[in-house]
Amino acid sequence: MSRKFFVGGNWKMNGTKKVADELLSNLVKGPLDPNVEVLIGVPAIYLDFVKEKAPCNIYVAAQNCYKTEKGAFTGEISPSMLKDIGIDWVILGHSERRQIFQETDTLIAEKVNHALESGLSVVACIGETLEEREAGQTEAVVAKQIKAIKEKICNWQNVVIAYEPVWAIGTGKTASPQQAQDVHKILRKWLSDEVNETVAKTTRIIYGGSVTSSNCRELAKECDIDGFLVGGASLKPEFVEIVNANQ
Ligand SMILES: O=C[C@H](O)COP(=O)(O)O
Repeated sequence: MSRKFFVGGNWKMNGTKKVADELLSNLVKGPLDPNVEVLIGVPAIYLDFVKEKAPCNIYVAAQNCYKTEKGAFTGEISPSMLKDIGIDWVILGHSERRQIFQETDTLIAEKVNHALESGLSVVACIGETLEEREAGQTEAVVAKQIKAIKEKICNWQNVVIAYEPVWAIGTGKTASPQQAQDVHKILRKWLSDEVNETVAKTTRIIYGGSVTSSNCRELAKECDIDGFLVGGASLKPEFVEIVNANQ
């Protein structure tokens, strides 16, 4: 069962309308490998603007959403609001949400479940800190994070898992292809043992953490790395090269 390569660019809290236009032009110019699914994670305030302009071969994603449809949740946006403006994807559980905004495994799992039930597809992020890796806890940490999600959802069809070791995010310190592959393999085995073989074989597990045009090709060669979630380099022209890492 082949898994289509998937590359997301997470703009985080960056950009302006002008920058968004430039990034979109770069993607339109491409050329992008047609065998790759491409997503851009856009700040909420620019979602409508970008969705209107993005070509249909680029998925536009929110970087967060809340776990209920509507109500007294000042400052939040809901999956149904995203759907209302034509957005079909959301990134949830990013380590910056976990660390800076204290989002727990449970809250993230509830958000993933509600997003899926509302018809969104989800990039669900997990990953260990440097302290956890050095204490030999990587496997236990990612298993706990993915288990929390498993306990709340019943269908993995619209889920992409992003393994993003926190120590590699924005640090320029990429996981080696072997380090990333080792964790991706563990996660695939976990899916096989705890969900089922089909989900293990079909779910894309993408890597994030200082991916650039210089290291993407080596990482893409690993059999359990099905793409990337890119932060800093998604704001640069080199993002196209990362999308095309398999060419
Ligand atoms: O969502 C993307 C990740 O946080 C990776 O960010 P980075 O490529 O800047 O390290």
